[in-house]
Amino acid sequence: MAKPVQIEVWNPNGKYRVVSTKSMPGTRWINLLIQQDCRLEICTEKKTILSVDDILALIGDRCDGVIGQLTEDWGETLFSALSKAGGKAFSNMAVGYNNVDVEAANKYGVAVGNTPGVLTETTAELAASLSLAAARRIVEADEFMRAGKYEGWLPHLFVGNLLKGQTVGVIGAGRIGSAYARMMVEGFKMNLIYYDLYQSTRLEKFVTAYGQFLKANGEQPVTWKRASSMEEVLREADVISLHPILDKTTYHLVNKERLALMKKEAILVNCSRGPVIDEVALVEHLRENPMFRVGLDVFEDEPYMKPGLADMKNAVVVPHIASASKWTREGMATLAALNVLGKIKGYPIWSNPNSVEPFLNENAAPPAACPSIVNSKALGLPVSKL
Ligand SMILES: NC(=O)c1ccc[n+]([C@@H]2O[C@H](COP(=O)([O-])OP(=O)(O)OC[C@H]3O[C@@H](n4cnc5c(N)ncnc54)[C@H](O)[C@@H]3O)[C@@H](O)[C@H]2O)c1
Ligand SMILES: O=C(O)[C@H](O)CO
Repeated sequence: MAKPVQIEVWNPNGKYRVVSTKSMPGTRWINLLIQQDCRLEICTEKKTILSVDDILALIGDRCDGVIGQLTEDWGETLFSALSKAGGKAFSNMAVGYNNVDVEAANKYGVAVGNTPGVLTETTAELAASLSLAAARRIVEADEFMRAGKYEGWLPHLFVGNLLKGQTVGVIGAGRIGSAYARMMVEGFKMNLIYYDLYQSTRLEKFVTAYGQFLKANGEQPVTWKRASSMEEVLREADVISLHPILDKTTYHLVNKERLALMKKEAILVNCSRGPVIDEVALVEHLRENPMFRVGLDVFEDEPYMKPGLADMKNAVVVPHIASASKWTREGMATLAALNVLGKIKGYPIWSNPNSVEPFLNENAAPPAACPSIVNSKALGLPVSKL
């Protein structure tokens, strides 16, 4: 028997019971649920990561839908319990859903939502920040100042890398990877090389047009190249940022052999998922190549780092905060709540999950649709005509 967990209840007499495994930023998501006759229960347990047993206790005997987090293990046990409790919908408050066994959700007919689009720019901005922090050794220099070691300007003090004119490499040029590429190309006049399973025509057009603009103004034009292999990106780029989804094909995508292909002074940034890099191999590479730098937002065994990483001066590490801007986190909460609400109300699925702006307008009612359900096709759910 699962132990009870602490909750806060909104709209106790609501017809539909919705559970959120965490308190989430903003109040719009709460208001949208309670205005549509939901009783909302928000878990207030102090522990950061809830266990499967904790979530089973939250689901209980009757539950219409759950809003959950990327730290939770949503598999057979939870989907079977949710379905038994009458639940039709689960949404991650995240775009990535590698913590969810979608096959299990399909088996129990549970719709799985995610939150694309609203975090694209925020995440890309953090990847750009980590690129700059690593290139210009900002964390090392900050520690040096605070330690009272600064005795005056010196020609060799914290010399780093100039980005202008160098090549930025993007692996996984989807929403976030493309947004990051544009920031680095436009902001720092870097040339682009990218690798993705699909061609990113919009990104290519953007770099071409920007290159033409620079040329017309007497400046060196920027260029782009779609690499035919990931290795090509690793060999040629000066700064490489990882933005693929995490699945079987991207697990340890960057390993010992591939690290060895990179330039000795290259910068590697990861704002995707930790297991995309073999972190043990990375620590060894950082140790052997002091001019090689990394900026990491995610870790293989989150919340832990592999032994030795914390001691590396050539690593900038932050705790999975890439989507952490107020607007974005409130938007993620709204999209996750609307995924669950929409399914409970029997709404169709929004036709373009890359364009979720209509759901984020605080001054208007959201469309009567689920913003993004990743298994909508498998479940045969109807698509909205709005
Ligand atoms: N650190 C964070 O806080 C944070 C925030 C948002 C997203 N993310 C992660 O970023 C991921 C990407 O988000 P997105 O919105 O850009 O998704 P997206 O689906 O738009 O982009 C992912 C891209 O990866 C490509 N891809 C898939 N497998 C590949 C492979 N084997 N090799 C190369 N490319 C491959 C896809 O074709 C796609 O273009 C999410 O799945 C999530 O895990 C992390
Ligand atoms: O996948 C995601 O959305 C992130 O990791 C958290 O924003």
